[in-house]
Amino acid sequence: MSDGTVLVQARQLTKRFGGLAAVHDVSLELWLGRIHAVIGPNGAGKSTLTNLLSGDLPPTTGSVSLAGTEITGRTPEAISRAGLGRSYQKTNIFLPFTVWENVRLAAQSRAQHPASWLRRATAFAGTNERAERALELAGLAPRRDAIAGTISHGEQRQLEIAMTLATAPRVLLLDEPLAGMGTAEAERMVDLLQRLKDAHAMLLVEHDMDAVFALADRLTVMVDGKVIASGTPPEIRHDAGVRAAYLGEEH
Ligand SMILES: Nc1ncnc2c1ncn2[C@@H]1O[C@H](COP(=O)(O)OP(=O)(O)OP(=O)(O)O)[C@@H](O)[C@H]1O
Repeated sequence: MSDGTVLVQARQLTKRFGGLAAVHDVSLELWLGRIHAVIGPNGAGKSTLTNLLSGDLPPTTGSVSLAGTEITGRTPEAISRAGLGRSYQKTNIFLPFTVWENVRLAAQSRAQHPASWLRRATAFAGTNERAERALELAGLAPRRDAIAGTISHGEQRQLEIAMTLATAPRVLLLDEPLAGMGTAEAERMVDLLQRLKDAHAMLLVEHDMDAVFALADRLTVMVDGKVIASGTPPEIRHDAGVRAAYLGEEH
């Protein structure tokens, strides 16, 4: 697989909750080696969109394909096995366990399943090797023996990403990875995401606009469930509709 490969294609996704269209007619593509950020004010539909891609919610209408294979309606577990990894806003970490034990458990959770061709070569490695690699990639190797409940908030977010990486995904859906971080922690996370970019297709939902504009190759702007603009960072920065609806004048 080379750079320029479309790994995820979402077509005309709509999700209704009763009378509310939380996501309305949204289409997007995630490319290997690129970060696609989705931004928008609270309630815009970003988390719902992520849930539609990961299989945590079924769409009302529309479809999602992963490397050309239709995955609409599959379970999150099946989609994860097919190579799509997701981190959640709420942490999945077992706080009394060490950093290493958490990553190892995440690696093990996928160990029983047949690997799909889409997953990274490391998916074929043993559980320990995958966990080691994920720990290393996430920059947490020096903290492997620390109890997860005692590490900093930023390190817990890194751990969350290490746990996602331990499943050896090709696609990463990251829901607010910088939430609650101080400046130094946020900078570390931006560096980490930059390092992960080449080997993954990445969807980034994030409120930190400095990080978004530093990282994203492409942005989709949502308001009230609808896409109001989609384009490169300079295009979005200069879009009058986006400035009026969301960004303000600082970008
Ligand atoms: N399970 C649900 N049932 C009913 N309404 C929901 C459900 N999940 C989300 N919504 C509504 O859908 C809309 C979009 O919510 P969503 O959480 O996707 O927005 P968001 O852009 O992720 O917001 P935030 O930035 O605050 O996380 C909101 O009006 C929300 O109240």
